[in-house]
Amino acid sequence: MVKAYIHDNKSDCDYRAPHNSGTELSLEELAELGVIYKYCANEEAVDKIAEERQYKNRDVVDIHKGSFRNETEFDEKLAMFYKEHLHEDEEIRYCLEGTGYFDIRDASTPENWVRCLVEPGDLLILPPGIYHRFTLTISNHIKALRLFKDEPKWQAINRSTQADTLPVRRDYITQINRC
Ligand SMILES: CSCCC(=O)/C(O)=C/O
Ligand SMILES: [Fe+2]
Repeated sequence: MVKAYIHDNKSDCDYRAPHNSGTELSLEELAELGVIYKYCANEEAVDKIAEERQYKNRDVVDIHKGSFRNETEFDEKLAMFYKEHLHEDEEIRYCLEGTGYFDIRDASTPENWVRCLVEPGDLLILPPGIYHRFTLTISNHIKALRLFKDEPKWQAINRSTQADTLPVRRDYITQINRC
């Protein structure tokens, strides 16, 4: 079951530490940010969601030190995922093994990050245009399924004043302001 809470915004320790401020969020509060959580006991349950939402492709990312040629490449990959970004498509991620944090920018309280700890079986659906980032936990490993509507290409748009004006970003803000 996902665990969601406000990030403590401390930068004096590893961003893979929990950074739990103690203020938890419910699944309903996550939904108000446009984030949908589902528990899937197996990949058949994921296949059903993929079919319902007309996803055609997927890939598997297995992120741990051993899956990179050296520590520098590992650190660079983590830094890339940890850059605040959005996608022009919906982002569906399913945790197969290990753990990880998806941090969601709280558009209603822009200084807040909502940290979502995912474990095996947890599936998150992030809407297009939501600013977010990802990191491992201190266990330094996740194996995750990434669903893609069409071609399995990871295209992230890092946060910028230009990205703020993208139609997909404006549509997201309009969507959550209706909640
Ligand atoms: C654990 S999935 C790898 C991270 C990723 O694909 C993404 O877009 C994070 O926001
Ligand atoms: Fe992402």
